[in-house]
Amino acid sequence: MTDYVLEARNLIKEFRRAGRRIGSAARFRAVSDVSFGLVPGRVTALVGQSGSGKSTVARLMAQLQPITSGEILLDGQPVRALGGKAFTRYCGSVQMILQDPFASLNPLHRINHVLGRVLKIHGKATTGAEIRERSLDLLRRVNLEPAERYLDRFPHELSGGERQRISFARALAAEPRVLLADEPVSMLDVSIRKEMLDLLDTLRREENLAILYITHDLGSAEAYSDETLVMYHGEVVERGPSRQVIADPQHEYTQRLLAAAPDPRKRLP
Ligand SMILES: Nc1ncnc2c1ncn2[C@@H]1O[C@H](COP(=O)(O)OP(=O)(O)OP(=O)(O)O)[C@@H](O)[C@H]1O
Repeated sequence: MTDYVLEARNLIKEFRRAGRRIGSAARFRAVSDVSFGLVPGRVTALVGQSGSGKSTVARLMAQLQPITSGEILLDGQPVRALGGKAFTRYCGSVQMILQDPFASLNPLHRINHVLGRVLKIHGKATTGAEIRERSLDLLRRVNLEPAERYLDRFPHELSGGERQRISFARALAAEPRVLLADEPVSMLDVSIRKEMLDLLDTLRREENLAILYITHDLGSAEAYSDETLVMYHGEVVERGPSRQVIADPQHEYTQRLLAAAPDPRKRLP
């Protein structure tokens, strides 16, 4: 038995190359034999350059795309929940936070609708009063205070940082055990990135969340994660305790990534 709440086993994802016929030569392998597990209360960082396959891994683990081969296990049980009620149930345990807080919130819906919808779908609150109380509590948990002021706002009335806090609150509304955070701060102003990563760290501790933290940045991986996996051309080429991977990278690609970051200990994503 492992402590993994969510596990990827030998994940492979292939895409068809546009304009080519189906056949081995026409297929492009974006994720190649990737295995790892997420543990409650711990952060696993997935780092690598653009196009290395990080987001594809997150989408596969979120059940947003079918895998070509391999397995995803939730609490040790294989899952294939690409739609319907099984997918809704899965989202109750595994939530995703995307990079772009502008695109991930529907501009037509006020914040009370955004949070209320998730609370209702996952059976966390039913009456109007319950939904309001729970929504206020979620807003406070992501440090949006006074919470009452945010309920009636539309996304365009909020700053980028506030919108990303709403994305965090929406993810928490389902009371998940796993957060898949795909570059959650890279589109935010540099001045608030640390604040947002600190918030993610607090949520990890308080909610005992298992977090996959996808980033380009080795400095924040070192500061905010327990384990780091380095992806290159779809493969995990190096993994280990984050401090060790950054202090003493073994793979030539990790060494190049580090060399490209002027001072990873001082930089944030
Ligand atoms: N739906 C798709 N159809 C075809 N190719 C895809 C699809 N999604 C991703 N790819 C390709 O798979 C590779 C990995 O993409 P992915 O988005 O996972 O990389 P990434 O490491 O997350 O990059 P970034 O940091 O820029 O988001 C890329 O070459 C991309 O073009």
